[in-house]
Amino acid sequence: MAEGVRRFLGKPGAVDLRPYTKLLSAIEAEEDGLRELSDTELTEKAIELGNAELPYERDDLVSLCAVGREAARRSLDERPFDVQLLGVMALLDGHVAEMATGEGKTLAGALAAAGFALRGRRVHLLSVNDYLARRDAEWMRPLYDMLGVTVGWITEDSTPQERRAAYSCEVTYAAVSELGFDVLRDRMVTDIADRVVPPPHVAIIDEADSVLVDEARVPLVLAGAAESVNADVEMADVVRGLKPRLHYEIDGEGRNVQLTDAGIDAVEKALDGVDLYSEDDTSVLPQVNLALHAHVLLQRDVHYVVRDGEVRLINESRGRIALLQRWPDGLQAAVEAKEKVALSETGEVLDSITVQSLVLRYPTRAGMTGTAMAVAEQLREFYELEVAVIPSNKPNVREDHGSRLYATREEKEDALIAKVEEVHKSGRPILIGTQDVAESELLAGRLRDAGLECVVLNAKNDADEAAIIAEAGTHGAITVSTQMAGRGTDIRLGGSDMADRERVVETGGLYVMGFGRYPSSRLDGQLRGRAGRQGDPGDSIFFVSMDDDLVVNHAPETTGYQTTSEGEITDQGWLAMIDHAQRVAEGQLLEVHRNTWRYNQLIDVQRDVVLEHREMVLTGDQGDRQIRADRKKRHEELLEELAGKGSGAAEGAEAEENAGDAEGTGNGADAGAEESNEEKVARAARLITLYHLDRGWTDHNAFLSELREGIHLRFLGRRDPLDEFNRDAVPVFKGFLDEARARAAESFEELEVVDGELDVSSVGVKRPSMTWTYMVHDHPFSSAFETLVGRLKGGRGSGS
Ligand SMILES: Nc1ncnc2c1ncn2[C@@H]1O[C@H](COP(=O)(O)OP(=O)(O)OP(=O)(O)O)[C@@H](O)[C@H]1O
Repeated sequence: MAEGVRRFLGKPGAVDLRPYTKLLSAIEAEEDGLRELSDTELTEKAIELGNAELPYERDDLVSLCAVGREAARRSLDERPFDVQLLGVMALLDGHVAEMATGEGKTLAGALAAAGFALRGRRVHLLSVNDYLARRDAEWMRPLYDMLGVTVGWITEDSTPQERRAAYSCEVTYAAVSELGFDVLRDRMVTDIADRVVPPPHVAIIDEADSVLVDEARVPLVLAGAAESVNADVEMADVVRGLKPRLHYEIDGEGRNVQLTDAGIDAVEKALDGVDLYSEDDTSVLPQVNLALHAHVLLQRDVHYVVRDGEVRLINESRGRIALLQRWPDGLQAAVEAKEKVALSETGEVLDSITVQSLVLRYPTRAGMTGTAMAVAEQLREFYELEVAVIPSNKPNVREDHGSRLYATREEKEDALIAKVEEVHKSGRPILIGTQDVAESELLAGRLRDAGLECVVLNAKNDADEAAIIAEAGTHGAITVSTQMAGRGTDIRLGGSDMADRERVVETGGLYVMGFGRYPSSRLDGQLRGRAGRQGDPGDSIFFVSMDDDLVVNHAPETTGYQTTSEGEITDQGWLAMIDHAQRVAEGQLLEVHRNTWRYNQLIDVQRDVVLEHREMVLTGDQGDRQIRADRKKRHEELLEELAGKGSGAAEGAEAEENAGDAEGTGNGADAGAEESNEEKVARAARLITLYHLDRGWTDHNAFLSELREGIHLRFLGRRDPLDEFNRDAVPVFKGFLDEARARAAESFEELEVVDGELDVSSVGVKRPSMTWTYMVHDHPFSSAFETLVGRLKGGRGSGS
């Protein structure tokens, strides 16, 4: 079979593209007719497609694609390629469309979104960051307008009103974290009118592998103001004086650190003879461990940067500053103490949601990315998504060279610099991908020393990354970038305006060089994919050394090789070992994902129970009915007092007539002037009930995370930690709703009428004075812990 034909059938293990391919000629056949229509007629034609249910029947699907193509041609001056329409059809069927970099996923996603929207579904197009959400929505707006579909976007800066307006559009673009935070905040409202996110229909996820696999286990957290954690500057000083190997040992993968006996003695001495293992005071050892973890395992410029006097985490999966991320509080404070910066505000976790749970709320899910096949199994296992491999519009002519392996890091660096020198001579643009920020800086320094001017794109200047990466294809440019910084921005040959394109094409196009292989072949693929866009010429190569973390941590053997005089290892067996090490690393990440998922499943089930009940209280009279049943007498008394007939606290009863202004109840929204006394009591009952449900859930959350972190101690007893977790978490939750109800009843009993109003704050019903959101990068704790779990469950040893 000719390669060209095979390209349109789909890959083994992926969605069969033939049903879509068959429609292409019919779509094209409609084109001439549609060109005759006026813009208004075209819009009408699109709207007519809304007169039926999903899924699209064959003829309607053909019309949708044809109308969409014509609308894109007119509004964006881009006529969607056949392959983009295949992508649209795959998305409409709820698949993940694998489309290479620069193939025009933005347009394909928009057409699919419009297709869903025309059939009455609300679509959330989820991006990886605010910049892309806004850019894509504005870029596609003319297309949506022509198809009669409304579009909006939100970013971190959007006000609640703006969010509500954006979500009320048929298609809404948002960063996945922003959506998650809105969902979390909505769960805490005490008035329906304060909610911003409508019920979920369709999610189309851009960069689907990053979001659904790499970030799936990152919890998004809503926190409320609480007491601050003690800064442990003293502890930081103590561990700073400890010596590796003598006082502490790091496990093979650099994920855990432990004091040796000598270390324990040294710490006890430094802390004036305290007994770290005293049964009376168990608080010191965890603090020492946190300080040690912060000191030894978390490295500045690798795991975090210090900027503007603040510790900011680096998102390891994207190598960018993770603006809203922080570690679990104790560790955050320990790192801040280590770096001697002011302690950041701390709070208690009100609720959290993982990206995975967030996405699974949507009955219809679809996604697009350049690298999906490599995670096809995970997409199926965790999201019930299939991958459709969409062929590229023009064949990919990029040359992917085999990795070059060196004995030491220095030799690898020398080889890379030599290669850069050689390639740069012709003015050919070069993009170098590094593992982390520190490496970018070091490498940039070496390049500059060698007289090779370069631009560094890393977590320290992410604000400008889109603009910088857009110029990475300029003649003579050398760009050093951490992993996928600047993802989502096109690298056009000859610069963003392509003015110099021909000259750059002649040099051979963009040359991508990886300074070390990533922990997954998919991430390697993402870097390679920056070159060879839309049939452009390009090359890619990776430089690896036996000192690289990937090799040290995951290769079965690291000695016994032979090298050339330049320190290169050319034996194919050793090169194959690198692939093996990468597969081991991938396996471990999968195990981590699976374990986090198992834990979260139980928490999600419990949360759903609470949320379902909360919904009934919020939108119905559940709270009032329960309290009426539990505290009938007090209920009647309060009504009487409000009516001015009671005694005691009813001095302000004359205010009864104009008691409508409900200030002080913490829920003035729509109280309105006509609120009856019955309604006032019902509202107080609702607020009190909601408060105790939320309070209870916050406490239960804290209990669960302590349980989870503490359980690894019991792992020593050789029991299955997950069973242990379930065994403890299930009974504690059993009485949850009854307990919240009982507490609500107690608070209600104490409720009094003050100045003719029911003052719920006097019975302790207070919402947090402020809330904020962040993403917990759970790598430091959970991974170490999850690795233990992984080893126990799967018998997976370190690096084997
Ligand atoms: N049908 C088309 N005709 C002409 N140009 C197109 C077409 N579709 C997309 N493009 C252009 O191709 C470029 C790449 O599009 P887009 O950024 O959507 O790619 P992508 O697949 O999202 O890439 P990345 O993987 O980098 O995010 C854009 O400049 C866009 O304007």
